Amino acid sequence: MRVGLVGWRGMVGSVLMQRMVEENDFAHFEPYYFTTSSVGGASPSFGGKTAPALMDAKDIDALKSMDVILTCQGGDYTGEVFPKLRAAGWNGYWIDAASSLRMENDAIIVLDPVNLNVIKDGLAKGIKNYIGGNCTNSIMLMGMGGLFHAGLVDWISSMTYQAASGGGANHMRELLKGMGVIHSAVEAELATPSSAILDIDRKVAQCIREDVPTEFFGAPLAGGLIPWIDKQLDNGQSKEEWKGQAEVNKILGTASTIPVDGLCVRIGAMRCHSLALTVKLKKDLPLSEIESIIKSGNPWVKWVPNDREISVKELTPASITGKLDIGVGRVRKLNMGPEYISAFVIGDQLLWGAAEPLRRMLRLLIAA
Ligand SMILES: NC(=O)C1=CN([C@@H]2O[C@H](COP(=O)(O)OP(=O)(O)OC[C@H]3O[C@@H](n4cnc5c(N)ncnc54)[C@H](OP(=O)(O)O)[C@@H]3O)[C@@H](O)[C@H]2O)C=CC1
Ligand SMILES: N[C@@H](CC(=O)OP(=O)(O)O)C(=O)O
Repeated sequence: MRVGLVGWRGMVGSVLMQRMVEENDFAHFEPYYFTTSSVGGASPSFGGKTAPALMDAKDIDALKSMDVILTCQGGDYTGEVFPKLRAAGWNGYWIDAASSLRMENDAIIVLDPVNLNVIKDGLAKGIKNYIGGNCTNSIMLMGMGGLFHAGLVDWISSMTYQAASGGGANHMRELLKGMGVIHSAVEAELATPSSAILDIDRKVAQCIREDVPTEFFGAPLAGGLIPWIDKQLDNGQSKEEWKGQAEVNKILGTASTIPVDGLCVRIGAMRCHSLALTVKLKKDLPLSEIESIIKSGNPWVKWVPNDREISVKELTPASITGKLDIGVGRVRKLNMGPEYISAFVIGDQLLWGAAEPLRRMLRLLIAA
């Protein structure tokens, strides 16, 4: 199988390559590397496999010779190249990290531990476009998949805490620069234990307002948060919030829409997205049963008992970053009634949120 890799050196693409090496994926296909910037340069040799020189990611004839194209290059690239490639008669499989094609009728959103049945159905029907889901939705479904599969979710409200990496590499850098600027503003006072905390606080507040860089986020993130992610829609939702219900229902292939809504907030974490969920169950179940249903969702669910000491240690970005674990904890009954539960779900948004579902989709195609 000839697989064209586009966007392999970007942030999502690099995580994808790393995972593909770890899982020995390169032993199962012939890689061809494409670029928008260094045509003719030397290709990498991930997995110890050599490949021809870098090919032009906009050359439709070169792309047409691939059985599969896997792209992490971004939505602009997809918008420009994909229609031309299909118009030229290419009938291969297109696997994509970008959101552009997700809601198209001839595309499946891939998250196989949750929707393998939907993916297999799509393959059997001859669907050729397989798109990674929005990171927040994929992480939520990896955590709550057991409850959805058991048909227990009446509705779900999700309040998110999304990491800087969701914006891209420059956004991660901006967060770190902002942290440094704040620290520098009060470095001398911090070194003096007797300095007044309210003086430090005043300097920090001024620094956040005036000096923390905002070029990429549009507002200071270090030392704060930003209560809006992505575009504004006419109904008052952000585009990120709109994706919740639209994508979750498409991923699950629901016959009738399960309401999903809430607010999406950017926080100063590096690459772990978290969600504080309110779930209305269809019936009152004992917590022990809810626990075993959630755990049964998939092998990556890392159940964290609703205990202070364990939660602050294990249900955090510090604990989850760089791992495939999806932390699920803070599960308890809410005052609203016995069918209402809370849950806190956390995952690395570059792994299950971006690269991993694409990698696994390629393996499914190879195995088919
Ligand atoms: N960031 C995220 O969390 C998520 C992103 N996605 C989607 O994935 C796509 C790609 O995102 P992301 O990986 O963040 O994008 P990046 O900006 O990191 O990479 C995209 C491309 O930029 C080019 N590039 C230019 N300069 C550099 C550089 N210094 N280092 C590396 N690459 C460079 C590369 O193309 P070339 O080699 O051709 O020059 C690369 O493939 C987007 O569509 C996004 O929506 C999906 C889920 C989550
Ligand atoms: N919008 C997400 C990241 C992302 O790329 O999402 P999508 O793949 O739906 O465009 C975030 O900022 O956290």
